[in-house]
Amino acid sequence: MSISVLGAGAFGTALAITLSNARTDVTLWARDEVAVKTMQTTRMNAARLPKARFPKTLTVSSDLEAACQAETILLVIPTQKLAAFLHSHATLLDVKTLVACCKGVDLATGLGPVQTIASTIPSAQACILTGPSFAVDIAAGLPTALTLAGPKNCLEPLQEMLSTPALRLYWTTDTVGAELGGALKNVIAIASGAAIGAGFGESARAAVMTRGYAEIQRLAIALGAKPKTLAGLSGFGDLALTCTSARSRNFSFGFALGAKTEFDSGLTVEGAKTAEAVSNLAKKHGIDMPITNAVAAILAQRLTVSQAMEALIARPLKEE
Ligand SMILES: NC(=O)C1=CN([C@@H]2O[C@H](COP(=O)(O)OP(=O)(O)OC[C@H]3O[C@@H](n4cnc5c(N)ncnc54)[C@H](OP(=O)(O)O)[C@@H]3O)[C@@H](O)[C@H]2O)C=CC1
Ligand SMILES: O=C(CO)COP(=O)(O)O
Repeated sequence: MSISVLGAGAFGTALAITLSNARTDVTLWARDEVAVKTMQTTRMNAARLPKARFPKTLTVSSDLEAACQAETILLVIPTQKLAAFLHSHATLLDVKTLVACCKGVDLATGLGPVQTIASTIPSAQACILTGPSFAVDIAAGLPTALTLAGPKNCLEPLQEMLSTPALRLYWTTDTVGAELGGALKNVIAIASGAAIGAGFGESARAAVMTRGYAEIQRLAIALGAKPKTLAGLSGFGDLALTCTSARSRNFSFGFALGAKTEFDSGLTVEGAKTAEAVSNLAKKHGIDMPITNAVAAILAQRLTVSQAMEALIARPLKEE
């Protein structure tokens, strides 16, 4: 049962490294032939994950057809690019076990990664691997625990296959909860970063995280998620990591908005497009999501960070 990791960004590279430390049949695929040749020669991905060395057993390839011969395929490209990628390569990905390793809601369709796979390639077993983990930690072999969600029949073999001595996977059949927890926490991480960047303080950040978790629960449960999943690694766990670490790109992006400093526009910040997508979803389903709406309004330049915080704090008083 071989594994291919499609997408050699920071996270795809980290997953490929840790998996190929434990097994010999892992391929890391990237679309850029020049980048692949460089990785094959240097045995590292200096552009996306500097310092992490590739195990000898890891195959790096730009041949998508060959990579898609694997039974299990990890999709590690940004959420907003996933649907087009699946459409373009549907015949290669037919009938496979496809594990989304991205976090977000597609702005065009309002679908999370599992739903995007299911709607594009219905013959595939659509799963998601998500939870609190920085690529650098995974590549360094530091202890990490993640949630694997998907159809019951494929979960146990997949859990076995993707767990390593440092990477502990828990399974759930609640794909809705797992994909929404991972997507929505990024928006709250932007808000947390903005609160810290603007100088509102640690207490304000704790309020944003907690009330952010309340609105994540409101939307996700309305869409079918289980509260237990949201309280687990893919929800609360990842919210805690991302809202409190300057290593998070979503947090740092929010920090730059709050502090009015520059941010590298080439970095993947999933929460930015997801804020707008989730704000649209919340409106459609009649769910109150004031923090997500505030992030979407800041990004659309309808509000400043200070105006957003003033509006949030002045909302009508109510029961918790
Ligand atoms: N970094 C992390 O610590 C973690 C990231 N994640 C999630 O993983 C996902 C990917 O993030 P990450 O790896 O960090 O992002 P990066 O920005 O490091 O890399 C993105 C990768 O996706 C590739 N890519 C983009 N568009 C396409 C496309 N249309 N076809 C093929 N490949 C494409 C890029 O290729 P190219 O270089 O050619 O542009 C690049 O290799 C995100 O959803 C993120 O939330 C989850 C947990 C941890
Ligand atoms: O999802 C992550 C941690 O679990 C990575 O966070 P960022 O995408 O914000 O860097």
